[in-house]
Amino acid sequence: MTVKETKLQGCFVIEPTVFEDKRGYFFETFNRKNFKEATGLEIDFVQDNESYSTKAVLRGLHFQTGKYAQAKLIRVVKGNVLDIAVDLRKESATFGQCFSIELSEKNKNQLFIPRGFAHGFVVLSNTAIFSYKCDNYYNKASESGIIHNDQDLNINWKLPEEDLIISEKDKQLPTFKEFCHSEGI
Ligand SMILES: Cc1cn([C@H]2C[C@H](O)[C@@H](COP(=O)(O)OP(=O)(O)O[C@H]3O[C@@H](C)C(=O)[C@@H](O)[C@H]3O)O2)c(=O)[nH]c1=O
Repeated sequence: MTVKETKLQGCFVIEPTVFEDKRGYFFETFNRKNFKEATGLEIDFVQDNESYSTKAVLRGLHFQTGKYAQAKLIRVVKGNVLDIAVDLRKESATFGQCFSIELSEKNKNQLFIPRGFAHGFVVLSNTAIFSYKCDNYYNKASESGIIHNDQDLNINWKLPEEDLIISEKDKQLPTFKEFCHSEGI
């Protein structure tokens, strides 16, 4: 397993060691001890999620607020997605900056996103199965987010805006400026 910290402190890209033989492949999708050794973080994951989406589905940018904030360990089981993490930690030197990475069935890369980030992804392949661990439970009342096409964040989603398939809930998300205002930033 290779672990590299991104330009956003505490946000890591993990390349697992994949064992291939005539039967197929094997790899560890999470190993608490190795993860701690490589990142210095002891994360207590409590919920695993999976979603299936078709091409151009965009989910995000999401986060849960306050004591319900979630760190996430993300991977793609089938297909290819562009995954985005946005640093919303007020005190961070990289506040407001984004990190993007393609996660796929083929590269098997994982992204660890700490608490205090917004997260979203768009599906680049015909279909995708997306899987992630969270270190805090889902809490509907704490759901929040930022609109995917925010002018300040200016994220390149790699697909034409008019092709994107987005939930009605996500279309109503506030802008980054509105988020900053609500946080007194
Ligand atoms: C996220 C979540 C949703 N749900 C329910 C609520 C709703 O009825 C249905 C679909 O929820 P959503 O539309 O919010 O699903 P989705 O848009 O896939 O939400 C996810 O997006 C990505 C980008 C993330 O980062 C995740 O943390 C999560 O917010 O599933 C749960 O029961 N538990 C959960 O943990």
